[in-house]
Amino acid sequence: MSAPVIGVLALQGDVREHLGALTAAGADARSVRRPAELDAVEGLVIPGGESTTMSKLAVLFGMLEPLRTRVRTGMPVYGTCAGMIMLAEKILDPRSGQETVGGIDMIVRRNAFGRQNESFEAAVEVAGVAGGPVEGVFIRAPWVESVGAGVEVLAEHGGHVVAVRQGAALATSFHPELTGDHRLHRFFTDMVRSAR
Ligand SMILES: NC(=O)CC[C@H](N)C(=O)O
Repeated sequence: MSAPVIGVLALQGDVREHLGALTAAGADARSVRRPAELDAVEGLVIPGGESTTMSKLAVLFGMLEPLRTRVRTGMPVYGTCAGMIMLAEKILDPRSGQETVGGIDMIVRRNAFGRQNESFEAAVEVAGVAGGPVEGVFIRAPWVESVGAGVEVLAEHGGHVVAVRQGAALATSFHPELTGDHRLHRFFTDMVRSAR
């Protein structure tokens, strides 16, 4: 069977690291910046970066509505950090005009871990990912404040939800693309394969 074609939304953020991790996980990875490129992928990663900027660029590039449509109609999608924020139905204290794609019935708090703790690493046990905890790299990371009934909580750190899944949509507060451990990218690649 052919490798799943998985895009990385390449408007802003750490695109190259995700392309590398997806390739290592067995996907045919491509960057996606335009609607026609989105049409050509089976699944999409929304990377970390800065969610306000990403939101503005999504509007500017005419990508917001195509993204909403693909996610609503079941395309597998994985958001890390700023990408998690993009998948939230609601953000606490959004910057004015900050739009999201939505897809996961959750409320997300931006920069939630606070100034004292802007960046840190922690071992995180993720439900469904075998082989022990993953190294979670948190960089001005959001956490999930609350979830709706259809959302599965996959991981917590310090009493806060940091990984969730709803159907074909996956999100983590942290950045597995920065660690060389490709288990989460394999997990997502398997989600894309089983959506075929
Ligand atoms: N590493 C990240 O993606 C940080 C996310 C950023 N704090 C935001 O609000 O968009």
